[in-house]
Amino acid sequence: MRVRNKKWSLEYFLEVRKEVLSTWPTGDSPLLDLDTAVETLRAVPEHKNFALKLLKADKEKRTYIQPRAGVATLQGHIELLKHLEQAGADFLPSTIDSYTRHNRYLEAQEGIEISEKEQRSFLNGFPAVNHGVEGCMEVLKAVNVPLQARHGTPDARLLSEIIHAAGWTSNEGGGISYNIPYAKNISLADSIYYWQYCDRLVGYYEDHGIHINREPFGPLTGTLVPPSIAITVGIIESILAATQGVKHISVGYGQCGNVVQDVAAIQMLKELTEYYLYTFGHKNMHITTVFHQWMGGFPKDEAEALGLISMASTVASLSKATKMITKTPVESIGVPTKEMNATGIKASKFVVNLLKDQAFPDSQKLNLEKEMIRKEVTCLMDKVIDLGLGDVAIGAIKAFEYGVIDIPFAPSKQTMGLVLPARDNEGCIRILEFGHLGMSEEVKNFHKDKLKERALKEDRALDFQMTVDDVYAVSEGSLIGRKA
Ligand SMILES: CC[C@H]1O[C@@H](n2cnc3c(N)ncnc32)[C@H](O)[C@@H]1O
Repeated sequence: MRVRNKKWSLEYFLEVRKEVLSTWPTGDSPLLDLDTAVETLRAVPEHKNFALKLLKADKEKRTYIQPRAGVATLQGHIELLKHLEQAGADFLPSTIDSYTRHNRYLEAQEGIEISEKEQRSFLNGFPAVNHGVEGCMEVLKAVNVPLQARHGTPDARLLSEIIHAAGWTSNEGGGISYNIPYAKNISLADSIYYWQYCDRLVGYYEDHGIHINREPFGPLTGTLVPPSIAITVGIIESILAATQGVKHISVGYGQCGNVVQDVAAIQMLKELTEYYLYTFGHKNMHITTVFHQWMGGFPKDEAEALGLISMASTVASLSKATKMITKTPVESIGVPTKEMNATGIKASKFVVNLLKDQAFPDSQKLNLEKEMIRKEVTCLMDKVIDLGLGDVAIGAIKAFEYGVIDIPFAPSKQTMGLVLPARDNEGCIRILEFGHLGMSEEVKNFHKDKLKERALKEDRALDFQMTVDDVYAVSEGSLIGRKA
């Protein structure tokens, strides 16, 4: 598949759409007629439009809360979401099940049937394609806050069609962020193409006055991902989305743990995304930020998990991230009950409310981290632009092929996996092994010096064991996996 960072013509989009809607019977609904879908979306009240509520949050300079949540049956899912709205969620998800994420709608159907029979969820999420537009409409009608599909789907074309036609005004994902961390061997050309379709659909709705939010998946593998790599992927996906007509984008970031570095990352995420969108000719974009509470291994103990959730909430709020994605005290176990999910929301909301009038102060350290992120993102984006001769779709595909962009601990064969992160003496994520990552010598020396400081302090070698120790550290109660 040859992809270009070029806006799809309406004719081409409508041609491909016929094939997309034929891939499962629920794609055959009259509610998927585009004029009908536009009217459905136009009828969504402002307080239930994701993009508009995010603009409100951004103006208030405070952090809104959103959990992840999804179960198999329609009634079970509605009951779950109403409970979480009661608990204080400002936005609601529908976390989509793994079968649907891999377009295995037959197994998703079987999962629904057994869940109905046994009265408990046999799926790890909400199978929106099988429930169809009508089912997704019922979910939206049952709640009073905006709804978003959260998943990990390389080919989310039918899923996106169905949730938007039901009035859901946000969709998470992207051609890189929903491929590399979620699939074994799907080509980036394919997944970027599929997500150009999803974004072109949003562009169609924007052309008809409907505002829909798109959210690249910031955390990627959620395992010690260097902030500049995560931010660069978010910028590339934002440019690709804007090309197709998307106007409202929330760029995400997974908490790394050192407070100064995390605040720097959130601030640079917005600044650099806006900068690159502007240089690529996309003016009047609405960019907001999303802070994901710790995405790595969680402590088993529920009280300790709640401590981690509260600490993450502190950092998110002080960073002024527009939205924060919450975790639950049973993160280390699995899909939470509605009660456990509500606990995570309430603890998070309590902290964010306490801190809403405060912001993280400027400091030399903060500015150093911001400048390092700027330098690193600039290195990577320069490479992507060069490799693609100005086309970031082509440039991104080549950058991954050559390892110039590389994401640690990814299941996908489409990334080289040579980059090794480790924490420095203050817990900032640095890069131990660069592989072919497109960073300057200055950046490499900075990271090496920072890691040497820690190695010296712990009297240990600068090696892979640091990475391993840091992967497990948080779940064992410390940020840095210090040598015993
Ligand atoms: C991105 C991965 C994260 O999504 C969360 N998650 C996945 N499926 C569900 C689910 N069905 N309900 C609640 N949380 C969920 C869980 O915290 C996991 O670590």
